[in-house]
Amino acid sequence: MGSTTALVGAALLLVILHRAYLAIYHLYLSPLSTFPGPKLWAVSSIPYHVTTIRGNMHLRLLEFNKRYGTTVRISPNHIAFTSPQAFKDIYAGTAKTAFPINPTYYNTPINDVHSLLTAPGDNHARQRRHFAPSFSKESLHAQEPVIKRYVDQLMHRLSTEAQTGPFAISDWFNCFTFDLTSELLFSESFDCLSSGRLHPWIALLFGSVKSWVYISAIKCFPALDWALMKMMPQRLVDMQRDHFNLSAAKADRRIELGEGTADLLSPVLRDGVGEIRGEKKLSRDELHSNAYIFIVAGSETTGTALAGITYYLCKTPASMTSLLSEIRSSFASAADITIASATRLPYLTAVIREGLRIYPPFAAGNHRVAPKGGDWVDGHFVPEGTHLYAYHYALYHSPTYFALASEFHPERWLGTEMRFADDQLEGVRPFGLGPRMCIGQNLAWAELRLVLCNMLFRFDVKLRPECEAWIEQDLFYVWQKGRLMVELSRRE
Ligand code: HEM
Repeated sequence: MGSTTALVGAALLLVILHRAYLAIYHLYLSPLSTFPGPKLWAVSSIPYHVTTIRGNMHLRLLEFNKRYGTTVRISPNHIAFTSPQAFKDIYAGTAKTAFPINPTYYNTPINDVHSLLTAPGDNHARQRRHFAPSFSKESLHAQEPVIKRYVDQLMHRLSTEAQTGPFAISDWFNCFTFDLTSELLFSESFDCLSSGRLHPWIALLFGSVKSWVYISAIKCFPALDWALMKMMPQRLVDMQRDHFNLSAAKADRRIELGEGTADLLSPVLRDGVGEIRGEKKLSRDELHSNAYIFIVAGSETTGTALAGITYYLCKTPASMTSLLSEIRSSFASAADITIASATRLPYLTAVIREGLRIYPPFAAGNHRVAPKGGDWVDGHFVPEGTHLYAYHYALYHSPTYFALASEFHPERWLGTEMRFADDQLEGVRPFGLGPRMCIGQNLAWAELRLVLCNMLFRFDVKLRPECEAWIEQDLFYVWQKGRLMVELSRRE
């Protein structure tokens, strides 16, 4: 008995000594010890994970930036950067020179086959070559009639809802983006706009967002990985599987339709889909993985941007007035609104840019890892293997780079006001930068322009008082946004 107690005591002492050594190492000896940041966060990754799981990393980072500057150590092996130069150094360049993605934070789809979003290096470049023609300007132009059909359906819905009083416009924006993304890719809709309710798949998706953060946190503790995954509620595991299966089934039905159907997947299917992957063909499994990613990445983001921009316009009457005047004086009828004609409206473009700055749909950082031999980021040498990111929200809200950073001013993009002359606008990259930058950004711009133009051509929009503070949201990779309630009145 005595010897067992002594053994347990010795083991405990060893653990304590080891933890003490690690703390001293991280604080004073590690190559990252010269980076500023809170001491507790430098010795353990737990504060970082707890903050992320609570959904307020974006706010903590703003505080840290005030206290420590634009480069902050937020974990023993993780640096957060908040400067335009860091964005360029980390993400820009070619597939060979940009920093590689950090697999720890990207959850591989449940079939264990990489999608565009999670694939490393050459695999990513190969998949990107397959998908690039689908998202070119020409391809988008060919799909304009489909996009307009869904915009019209959305307008019809808004018109009906407007007659019955206040309603959640954010729900309808989501219906629109999910229906359209699915139609453009798979030639079949989710039928949310026609049925008048969010497809259960989408409702479940919004319910499972928090689990993505949880899984990423678990993956950072490889020793406990297996046990922690076992503790994950079965409901979340089932949800993930159902999500994946539904999008895979959509992809299978689309493959059956063949290449004759002209949608965004036609260029990909022209080469055929192989059972194994190859330079010339994507495999069926790869198409399954990408189907899921495209639906989520293409729909949630644009729906969020529409809601955010509508909110800020309602909260900023001067901007709303300028935009209404531009749109209503530019078109004799809604039929004149096209992607090309809407692209010619400078104030609308400024409103969208400002909306994506102040409320970026992807607001956190895109995780990367320092390459072999290490590299320089914004004047700091970062050793090989260091986890790092440049954080969208903290950069875009930094008074160092933007005058009146937390206020909505489309004028900063027009170059007409001296007070915004020093703004670092080239630092605003809501679609990312470099070889992994958003493949769907042309489509997103077209959707944002057409919906905002059509909506404000037809309706006056008023925010409901209960949504005055709608913007105060938690962030779990994507914003945990509440329903945005508005009143719409049809223009005479
Ligand atoms: C306002 C709307 C959107 C925003 C703000 C946005 C933002 C982003 C960002 C920041 C990335 C880079 C991720 C990284 O560097 O790791 C990205 C990648 C991606 N986006 Fe978007 N996105 C939007 C709309 C869309 C649309 C409409 C689609 C397609 C239908 C789409 C599909 C994708 C895909 C597939 C990737 C991965 C690209 C790759 O790794 O090569 N996104 N998006």
